[in-house]
Amino acid sequence: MNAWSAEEFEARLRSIGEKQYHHLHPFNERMHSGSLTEEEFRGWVRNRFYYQVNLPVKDAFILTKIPGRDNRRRWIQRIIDHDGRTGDEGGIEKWVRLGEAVGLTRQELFDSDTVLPGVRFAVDAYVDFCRRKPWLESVASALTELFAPDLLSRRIADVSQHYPWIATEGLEYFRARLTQQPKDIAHLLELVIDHATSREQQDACARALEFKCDVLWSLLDAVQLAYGKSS
Ligand SMILES: O=C(O)c1cc(C(=O)O)c2c(n1)C(=O)C(=O)c1cc(C(=O)O)[nH]c1-2
Repeated sequence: MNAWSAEEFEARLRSIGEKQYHHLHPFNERMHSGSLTEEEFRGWVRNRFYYQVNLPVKDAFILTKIPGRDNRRRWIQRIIDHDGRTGDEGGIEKWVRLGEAVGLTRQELFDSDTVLPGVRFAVDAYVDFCRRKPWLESVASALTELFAPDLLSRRIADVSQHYPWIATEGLEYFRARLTQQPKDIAHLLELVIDHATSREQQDACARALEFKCDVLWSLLDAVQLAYGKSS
């Protein structure tokens, strides 16, 4: 089968997000409409934290495989963005502040025994995918980030409006991601579009993106089942 042109391939990747990204999940829609209870919001923050702490772990697996020094220099910044370094608090610390803003303690967030089984299963599957798969597919699985900026902007606006009990400093994680994410997205697209040149590679990248949409969707399924109201 013929390979897609770069434009067709990118359009195909974007259409996957339009249909399968977690912005469409009922739990997310309820977050935006303001109908989550405090317990539901806390449940989401607590369980998403397990995803957050594992992002630099999966990025470290990819770092061992990604070709070339220039790519490694760019990729390593993703780990720093989350883990931080001296004098530069990273994303994980910012998420701890979101946790504190919704009434969770640092200890509760880091207690891996209280992560929901479905969340653990989904996040561990994502880390394992990035450990096992060829670098191109591992990188492609991060392409959900293409769809995150719109969602993050809406989340900042809607959470500020509907959940006034959450202190605005708690949303700093999302504001910081809006500034960091464009460089990640540019690098991801460059790697995937330039290197997936055969139809087989393009299909494998599209499947990796679908798999990642499933990870994020399953995370919200688990949170909804455990904390959600039946509505
Ligand atoms: O809040 C969100 O909806 C959301 C989604 C995603 C995503 O689509 O995977 C990421 C993030 N946030 C995020 O903050 C982040 O740092 C991030 C890294 C990655 C990744 O797979 O490498 N996804 C995401």
